[in-house]
Amino acid sequence: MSDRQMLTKVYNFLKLAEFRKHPFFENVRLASMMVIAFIKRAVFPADFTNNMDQNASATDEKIARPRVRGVDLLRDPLLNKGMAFTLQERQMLGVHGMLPPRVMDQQEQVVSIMENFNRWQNDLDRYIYLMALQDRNEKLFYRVVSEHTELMMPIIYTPTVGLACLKYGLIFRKPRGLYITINDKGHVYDVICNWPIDDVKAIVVTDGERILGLGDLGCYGMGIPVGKLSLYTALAGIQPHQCLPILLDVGTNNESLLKDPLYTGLRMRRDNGPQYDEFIDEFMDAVVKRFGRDVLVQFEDFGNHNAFRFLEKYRHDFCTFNDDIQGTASVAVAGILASIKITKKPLKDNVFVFQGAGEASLGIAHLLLMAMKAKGISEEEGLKKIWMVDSKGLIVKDRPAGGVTGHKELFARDFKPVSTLTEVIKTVKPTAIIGAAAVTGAFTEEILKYMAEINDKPIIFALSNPTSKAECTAEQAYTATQGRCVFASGSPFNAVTMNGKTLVPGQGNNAYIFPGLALAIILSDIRRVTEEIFLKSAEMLSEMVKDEELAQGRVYPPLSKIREVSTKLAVGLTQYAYKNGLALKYPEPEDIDKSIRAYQYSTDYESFIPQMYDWPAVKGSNL
Ligand SMILES: O=C([O-])CC(=O)C(=O)O
Ligand SMILES: [Mg+2]
Repeated sequence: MSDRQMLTKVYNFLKLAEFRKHPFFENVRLASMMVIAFIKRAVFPADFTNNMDQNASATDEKIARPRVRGVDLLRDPLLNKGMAFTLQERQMLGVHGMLPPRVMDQQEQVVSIMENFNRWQNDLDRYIYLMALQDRNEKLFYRVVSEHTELMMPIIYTPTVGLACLKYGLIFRKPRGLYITINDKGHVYDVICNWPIDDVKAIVVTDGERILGLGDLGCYGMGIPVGKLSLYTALAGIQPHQCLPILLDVGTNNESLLKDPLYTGLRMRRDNGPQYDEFIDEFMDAVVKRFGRDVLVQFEDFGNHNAFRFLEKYRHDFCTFNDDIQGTASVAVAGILASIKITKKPLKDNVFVFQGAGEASLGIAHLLLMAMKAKGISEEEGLKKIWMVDSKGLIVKDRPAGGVTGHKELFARDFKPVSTLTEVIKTVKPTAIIGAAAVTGAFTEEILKYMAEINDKPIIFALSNPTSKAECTAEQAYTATQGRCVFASGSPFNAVTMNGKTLVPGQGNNAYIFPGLALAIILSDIRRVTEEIFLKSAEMLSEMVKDEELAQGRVYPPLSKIREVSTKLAVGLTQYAYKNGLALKYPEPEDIDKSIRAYQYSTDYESFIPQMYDWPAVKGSNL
């Protein structure tokens, strides 16, 4: 052992000895402190002792300071560590004897969770199992989700979350989030005040009218804000206590729910009169009053009409965005930008047909137009490349019944009416077709084969969720196009092997955007979420796809990297926000990457053993 190692040992021993309560150490405490001071100042160069201290603190566990103890600790998912409480902690905190004797570390707990997870035979049971874990031990839940993201995302999020919403009453175990009903109108702030945590930074809210592609699920829609916010933490590391899922119950028009004896929401038809708007206004004011002007409100799965209206109404005065319009647009445009690297056809040479003209399609079309303009294509030229089909056929200027209104107007073409998607595609001869209207199987074999006939590498995006609503499956798309298409879907599909080549479909889901975006908004205090932010996000995401991934047909980074992608997106957006005067947090961090990573939620358990110390002996004091 070298002298230096020897002295390090003595140093560490004495440092520990300082805090020992044995009378021997009590007696030598002063002496040992003097020796420590001597070693520090006289023997070691300053940088060496500094390093030693730094290393010690880097490996030291973080110490939690719970205000609760005893059985309450085991019942609080933010604090509970289950069998990972050490023997000392169990005794100090009054839970000794209330846990099986064995002490496990977190990694052993993960193994046990995975064994249990794999025992379940279907995804809904796996969902219920994971939600129960989230309700009893949050750190362990996020550790499992972070370590097994590819396996867990389809369970806690799309598509299984859709199934869970359909059965939300039946699988209800423990409430999560806040339910505010139209009957609470006039008292919305009071209800929000019941939420026990002040430090809320992000809310995901739905009124349940259009849950994924499943339609009106009323109060059962709560699964969506819960799932989205789980990804805030799992993918972007946003602190879970800062997230609040909210369901606004204004009734439902879903007949089977109204008749369902187990339905857990208000048994009444949707209130869509003026009081509905007043209620949403009151809600927006109440969240700001309770949590501050900087609280982020993500609108999710509202009906078409309301989604657009509320976005326009609130985007200028609140920190808000609509994930189905803007988040989906951003991820789809990212996919298109990556696709044209595969097809080698510049954006200006592409023609897009949209199946559907709802939130997602119109959002994508608008952002696509912006992306074209950013590449020097005029609006007039850009509009000529976009064709939209809704339930009445091609959207044309002189449509007979009712004409074309609202956001569709911009995209109405000066063209003869064409009634079916197949006819439109045969007339327009697009390079890309994008489906987002929850019409299962809308991309028929005939359409897919035709796309392969007129294009070397057709772009096929079947974005509707969940899987059961997809316009076609990955396998159908690859088979009909002899593996030549660039395919992306909203819900996950497995890779397909054709002629010895593995084709990997991209998951064009807004999950690649909203967690990282929310992280940037929260940390740099962005108050107005502009359209440019979504274009910037799309560009950055498309740049994150590596050449070898493009070669496999991927237009998004692999799901296994989505956590790193979200962090990088947050870093890039934060830089962008500071540069463009959108970030209000002052001062700008010197190292944005470092400050974001320092904030992020850690799934490591904290120690509950306080660091003991003595008061210094004061001459003349008898304390
Ligand atoms: O939740 C998802 O998977 C994507 C989304 O926002 C939707 O389909 O409404
Ligand atoms: Mg949605």
